[in-house]
Amino acid sequence: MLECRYASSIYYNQENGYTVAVYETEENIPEGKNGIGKRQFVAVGCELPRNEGIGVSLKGQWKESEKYGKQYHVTSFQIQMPTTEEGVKAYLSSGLVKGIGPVIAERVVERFGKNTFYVFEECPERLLEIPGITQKKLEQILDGYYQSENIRQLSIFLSSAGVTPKKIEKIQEHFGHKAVSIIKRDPFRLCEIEGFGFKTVDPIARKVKHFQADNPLRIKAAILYVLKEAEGEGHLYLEVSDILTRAKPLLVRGDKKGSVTERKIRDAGNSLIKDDKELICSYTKIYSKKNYESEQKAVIQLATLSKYPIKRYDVEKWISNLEAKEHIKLAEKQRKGIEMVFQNSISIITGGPGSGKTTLLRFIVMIQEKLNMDSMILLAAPTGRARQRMYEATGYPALTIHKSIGLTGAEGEGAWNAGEMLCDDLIIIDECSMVDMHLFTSLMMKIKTGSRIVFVGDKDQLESVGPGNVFKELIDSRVIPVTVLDQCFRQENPTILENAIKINCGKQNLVYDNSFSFVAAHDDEEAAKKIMKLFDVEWKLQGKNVNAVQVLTPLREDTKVSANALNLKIKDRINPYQRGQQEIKNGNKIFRIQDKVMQTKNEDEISNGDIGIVRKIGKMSGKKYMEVDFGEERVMRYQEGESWNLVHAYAITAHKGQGSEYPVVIIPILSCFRRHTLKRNLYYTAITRAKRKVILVGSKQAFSQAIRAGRSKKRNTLLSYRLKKAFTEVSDKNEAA
Ligand SMILES: Nc1ncnc2c1ncn2[C@@H]1O[C@H](COP(=O)(O)OP(=O)(O)OP(=O)(O)O)[C@@H](O)[C@H]1O
Repeated sequence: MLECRYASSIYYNQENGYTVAVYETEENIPEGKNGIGKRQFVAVGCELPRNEGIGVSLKGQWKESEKYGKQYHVTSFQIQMPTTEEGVKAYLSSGLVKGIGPVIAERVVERFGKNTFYVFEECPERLLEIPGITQKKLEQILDGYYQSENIRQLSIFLSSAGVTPKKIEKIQEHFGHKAVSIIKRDPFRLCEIEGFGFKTVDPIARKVKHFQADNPLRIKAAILYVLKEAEGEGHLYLEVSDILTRAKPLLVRGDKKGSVTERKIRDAGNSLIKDDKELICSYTKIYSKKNYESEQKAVIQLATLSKYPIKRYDVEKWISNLEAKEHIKLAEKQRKGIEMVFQNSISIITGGPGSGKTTLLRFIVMIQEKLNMDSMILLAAPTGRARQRMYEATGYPALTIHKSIGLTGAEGEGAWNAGEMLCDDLIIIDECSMVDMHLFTSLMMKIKTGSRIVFVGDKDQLESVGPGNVFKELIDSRVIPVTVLDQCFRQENPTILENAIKINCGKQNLVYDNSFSFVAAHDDEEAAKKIMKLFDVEWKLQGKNVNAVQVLTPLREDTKVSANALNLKIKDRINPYQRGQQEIKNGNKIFRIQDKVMQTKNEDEISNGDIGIVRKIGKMSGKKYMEVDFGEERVMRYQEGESWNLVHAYAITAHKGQGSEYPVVIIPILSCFRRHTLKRNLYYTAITRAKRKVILVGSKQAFSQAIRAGRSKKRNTLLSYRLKKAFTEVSDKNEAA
């Protein structure tokens, strides 16, 4: 340990916390280079403390390089509690304790001297004796003090295990003031925090608690981790045999002590079911409690809603009237689809692109209004873009599902109780293939009996990002009436739709013309260059309308054709820096006026996936801000120094593009994608987003592999099975009555 004090900063990377700073010490240190004196040295590490006047102990090693001379590479550090009055003053005003500045620090130390920390701990109300500290201020100061003390304690406890200060802050945020005692008891509780998987936590636990390999807490953590990982792949449950296969390699440890046998994993699993009640075993399938409840609640609610005797309407006359008014002759299936909706409480309309789903949706809304002028109608979709399209297509206001049921990002996914019950007569949910099990259940729990519900979507598109395969399972259950629209009405650019249909059926004989082309590229580097140039050409052809051209890629990161990598390239090509132009930085991203951006989290006005344009960069009270126009009079302000849920949006993932349409779509396809993404429904989804032109860039061989590969792997869900069972029980009961 090297006792020292921070002197000055040389480099600090906001994104990853990498710090290079000068420290002063009284200890003997090897002589350095670059003008650093006898008492000073350069330290490098992650999130090193840069608060003036406070004492720190750094642990690490000296390393020497030709370029930088001798530097101290820090592996862990601790902040020391000061013992002198000067030290206490410096500590309090260093910025470590939020809510206290130099003036208050001075007054507090003048009054309480060396006993200051005793006052904070034992009789904090005495701080009210200090001029300027009101009751409210006192609460703020104490919050800051306890938080910093907590972080200090956590650092002492965890930094030797290699936990970085950023992670320590996350732990403190999650567990609050009990963090140390919770982790001391069961370090695997760290797995509850996002970004702390079993593989990260296991070595920490081993270091801080010397767990044996077969400690039940460790095995339980591995089982829960395996289930969480499976949820990330879309599964709601795992078979016991799958859990064993996945957990065993995680639990193997180099040492011989306490080997983890299959019996021990089974015992820990049973205890998670019986004692901890964290897992549920249903038909030999192992669910997390949350996933099980989500699936069950949805089934019970669907059965209840569908059994409710809802008024049936004969709408033939209305359909004919509207056909005349709208100058359109509906196909037989379309007519039947509308009739189905008004004969049932719950129904499903599915079909590919251009099959007339939106047309039906419009007819249904108009008929509902004819039936009852005062009808309450809810149109909702899973993303901001899909909602916007629904609104544009029907002229009827539409909401995101989150917004309609009062869920904001802050309330979490399982907040079934947030918001009021929906009291709409007609509820139409579009783009249902994007709805995962948790969102679906949250929505269903908000619907009252007596509402008429219509689920609309394309069952062949990508599955939801979250777990489950709700839309397809609803259709497969055959307990809810379904209309399949299988005729394509769209006249313009038939090649795109014909090819999409072929891809969906696994056919390789695609047609290439002006509206559907393929540009060869050998690797991701070449593909990225070509995509950038194509974007530039197409953007100009579209009158420099940046929203008219969209790159849809399978990957958010990794490879040079990921959304992150392409955004950097395309942004600099079509919106390059010009002298004197304003820019604003957030993390490692630089934004300029006219940049195309995407919100990545639901917030009050703006939904995850909403696309906007940077309109203004300004300065207020010494801080820069940026204004983004998201359309529909929604302008959001982003302040420098705060964390933004915003990325560039020249290139986005195919998942994010679902529910949107663009005149021109550019899609990379390379054999290096093979493992995760060469699947038919991903390319079907991306291609069907294009209205005028599709340009695929990469390898035709990879493309034909994707078409051959079929849909993504089957997801573990019992929704359809449970629905069949629940509906049979309901009808049996009805018959008996
Ligand atoms: N019966 C019909 N006769 C002629 N044209 C029709 C008919 N039904 C729909 N159309 C037209 O076909 C086009 C596609 O219909 P619509 O937008 O309703 O399909 P969609 O399934 O919602 O497509 P997408 O999912 O791609 O948005 C529209 O221009 C619509 O006016």
